[in-house]
Amino acid sequence: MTIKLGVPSKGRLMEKTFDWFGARGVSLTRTGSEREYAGAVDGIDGVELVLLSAGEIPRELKAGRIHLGVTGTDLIQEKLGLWEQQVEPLAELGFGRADLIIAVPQCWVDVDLLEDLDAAAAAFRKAHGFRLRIATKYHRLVRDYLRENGVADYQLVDSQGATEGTVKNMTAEAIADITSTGETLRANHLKILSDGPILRSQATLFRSRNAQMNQTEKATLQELLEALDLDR
Ligand SMILES: Nc1ncnc2c1ncn2[C@@H]1O[C@H](COP(=O)(O)OP(=O)(O)OP(=O)(O)O)[C@@H](O)[C@H]1O
Ligand SMILES: O=P(O)(O)OC[C@H]1O[C@H](OP(=O)(O)OP(=O)(O)O)[C@H](O)[C@@H]1O
Repeated sequence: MTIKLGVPSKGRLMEKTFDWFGARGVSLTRTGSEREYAGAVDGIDGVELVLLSAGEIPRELKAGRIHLGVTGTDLIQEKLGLWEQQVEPLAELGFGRADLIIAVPQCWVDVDLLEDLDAAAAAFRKAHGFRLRIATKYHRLVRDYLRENGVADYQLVDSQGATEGTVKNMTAEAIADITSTGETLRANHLKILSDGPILRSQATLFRSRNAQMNQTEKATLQELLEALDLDR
């Protein structure tokens, strides 16, 4: 009978998540060999550490298989429809900051704003006989954003990584992806539309609204939130 805390199992989010909890007196550690996905929580009894891919944490929170989870707001909003009904954000952790943006080739001098992209997309369809392609892994967020802003003449093509390379490889004309320093965009001769980002994301601690708990587990969760200074 434990409270399950889901934390990214590797990469940029894992170490900073460990630091964030450690600074609040809750020590998270990886146990076993370097490659074994096993971990422990010291400081509070009855809390189990579950190491997971950042991209899978939204699904596990929704299913109620973990009670708490750390992942990016972008992944929560992309992967969960009506996300606010499934999870509650408890704390923004101040790292893993990135903006979801739309970018086009730097040489498209007439395209600076979304309305320019709309015009370019219509012209593109006329000229080429198919819709302008936007490569992304953020299908839900990009579709919703473009619909809200009246852009319709495009198609999304799926890209699960190295998305900035799709324009050079001629599998897309534009991209929608996360950027942090902007270096990957610059290196691939892309520029961001000036309207502002689709979403500003950062690593966030979420609570599942669907995880079942008995009285002991409720008390453990309360104790953990108090230790993290998040009790209310
Ligand atoms: N360059 C970046 N700087 C800071 N945060 C980033 C950057 N790129 C992605 N992120 C954020 O890190 C989180 C995890 O990103 P990503 O989807 O790349 O997962 P990952 O680290 O590859 O892990 P996995 O593939 O195991 O899910 C996301 O919330 C994303 O917004
Ligand atoms: O603005 P920057 O600081 O250059 O960072 C942005 C890059 O970081 C992420 O890629 P990641 O490293 O996760 O690799 P991926 O392409 O496999 O997603 C993101 O998808 C961008 O490609």
